[in-house]
Amino acid sequence: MASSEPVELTDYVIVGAGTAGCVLANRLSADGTSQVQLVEAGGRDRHPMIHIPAGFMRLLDHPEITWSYKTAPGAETGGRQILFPRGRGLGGSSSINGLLYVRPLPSDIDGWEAQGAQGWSYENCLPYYIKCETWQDGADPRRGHDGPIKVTRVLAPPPVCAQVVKAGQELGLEFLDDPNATTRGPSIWYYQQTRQGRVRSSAARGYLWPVAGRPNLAVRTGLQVLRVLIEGEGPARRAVGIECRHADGRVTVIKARKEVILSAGVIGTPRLLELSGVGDPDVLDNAGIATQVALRGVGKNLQDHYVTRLCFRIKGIATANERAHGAALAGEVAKYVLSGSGILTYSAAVVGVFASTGLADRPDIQCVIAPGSFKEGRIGELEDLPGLSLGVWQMRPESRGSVHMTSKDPGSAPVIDPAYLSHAVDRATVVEGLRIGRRLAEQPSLAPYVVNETLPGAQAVADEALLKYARDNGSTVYHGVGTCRMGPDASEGCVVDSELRVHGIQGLRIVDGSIMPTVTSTNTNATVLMIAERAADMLLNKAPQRTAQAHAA
Ligand SMILES: Cc1cc2nc3c(=O)[nH]c(=O)nc-3n(C[C@H](O)[C@H](O)[C@H](O)COP(=O)(O)OP(=O)(O)OC[C@H]3O[C@@H](n4cnc5c(N)ncnc54)[C@H](O)[C@@H]3O)c2cc1C
Repeated sequence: MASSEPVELTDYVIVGAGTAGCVLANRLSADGTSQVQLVEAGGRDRHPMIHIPAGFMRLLDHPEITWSYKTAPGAETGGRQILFPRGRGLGGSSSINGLLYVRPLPSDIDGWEAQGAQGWSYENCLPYYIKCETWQDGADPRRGHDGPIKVTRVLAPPPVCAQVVKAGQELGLEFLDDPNATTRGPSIWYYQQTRQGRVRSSAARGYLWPVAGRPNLAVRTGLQVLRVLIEGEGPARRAVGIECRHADGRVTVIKARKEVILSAGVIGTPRLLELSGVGDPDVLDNAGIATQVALRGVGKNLQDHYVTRLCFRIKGIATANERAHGAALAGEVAKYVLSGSGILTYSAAVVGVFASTGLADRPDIQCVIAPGSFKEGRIGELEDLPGLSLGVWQMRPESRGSVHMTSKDPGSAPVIDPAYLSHAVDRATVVEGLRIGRRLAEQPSLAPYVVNETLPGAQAVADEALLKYARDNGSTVYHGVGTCRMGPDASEGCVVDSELRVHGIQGLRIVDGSIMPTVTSTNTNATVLMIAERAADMLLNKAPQRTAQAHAA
């Protein structure tokens, strides 16, 4: 640290104003006794497309609102570099995500505890899922009714969605009215959204906006953290603050009397640890970074859901495609502005499925079904003619990847290698999942509306053909987690303990998606909210919440 750098002092420094960082900033500053600084590399969440639910499709490669990451060329995915968006700015990825709100299977969280994350059973975590949400239907004791994140049903889905649901039932799937309130087997249901009326209910809107005026909370944007400052040796080693850079190049040090908390996300957190000399010495050597603390698990264990989409041409029933162009789109814009309804309130998908391929003891395929079809089968521009897309992804992939720095330049991007489809079970599951998706489209309630399967097309029948399609066209469904996993033993690759303290460094915690030992079977945002709510209680030394208390909180 150069002696000329200005030094600021606070109690808690939180790095990253994403899903987890916003929760922490709110909770840690609530009683007014601690000074809290929330430090975010990106800007304020002013872009209108952040707030319009369907706008997320326009932000996936936005140069300022995302980090513009791509994966390394994938050995099992046609050598492609796949766009790997991460939110940048207030709300982080919760400001650019697909708004789908899905709790995990209880067995996912129980599995964390079984792997050594003491106290992280689903029963212990349920009160925190409840605490963070306000579910539009109220009342149900398994759901929250006064939390900061608003969870709602999709407004008036196009008629084709009802046919999809009927087709799912014909396929033997159970219809669930509220998939977030029940234990789920093979089933079909409507997705719920993190939406407040016409706008996105991001972590920033829910947790940060209402408390922006607290005198003990400073929200700093445009400030990229370069490294964590660590002092002392051996067991006395302690994180004392951070060094960060303003957009104009000025460098500031912020020291923390209490703790430094990393909430920089699945890529940002391991990146920052490695830049600070915390990680696998071989990786650090390779990047020209001197090792301060050897912690071999940093950046390993990257897990993500890999989605492959079937697309269908539809006739005789309305889909979103026809309403997304020209005069019809102008009408949808007017409808949105005047009544807060229409296709601009839709997000990544409308109908969801949990299905079993038979290759696992629980449902192992989730489907994301959208009443529209995308050009080339990837999220982005909708086709002109009526269409339907059905994405399938394996819920608990075996493939494990990594994210590592290869340079000590804080401005350089890490190498992100999710190792998609590197495990044989993952490849077999995707192939069977595509077949399940096809069978759904063949059911009596849907088949009369299906003209044909446009992607991959009827000619793709054999395992090899389906797998090739998945390899050449699949992409992330944006659920990267696990790169600083929680568990008791650093020598086994764990980075944080069950209280989310970094092994071997005092005063340093990680609170974000990177701590998940294994990816949830479902979309990850609800679980990151839960992690942060629970971590806040740990940081404040509060007794863990029970379900009834969560309702009273
Ligand atoms: C495009 C997309 C779609 C998704 N769709 C869904 C969905 O529909 N449903 C769902 O459940 N989940 C979805 N997810 C996943 C979900 O949003 C994430 O799991 C969750 O938001 C992760 O929260 P986090 O706190 O771990 O990290 P993030 O929310 O990513 O926050 C990390 C923050 O840290 C900041 N940061 C990083 N490095 C630094 C640094 N050096 N200095 C300062 N700040 C830094 C970042 O700018 C960012 O604001 C989606 C994600 C994406 C990207």
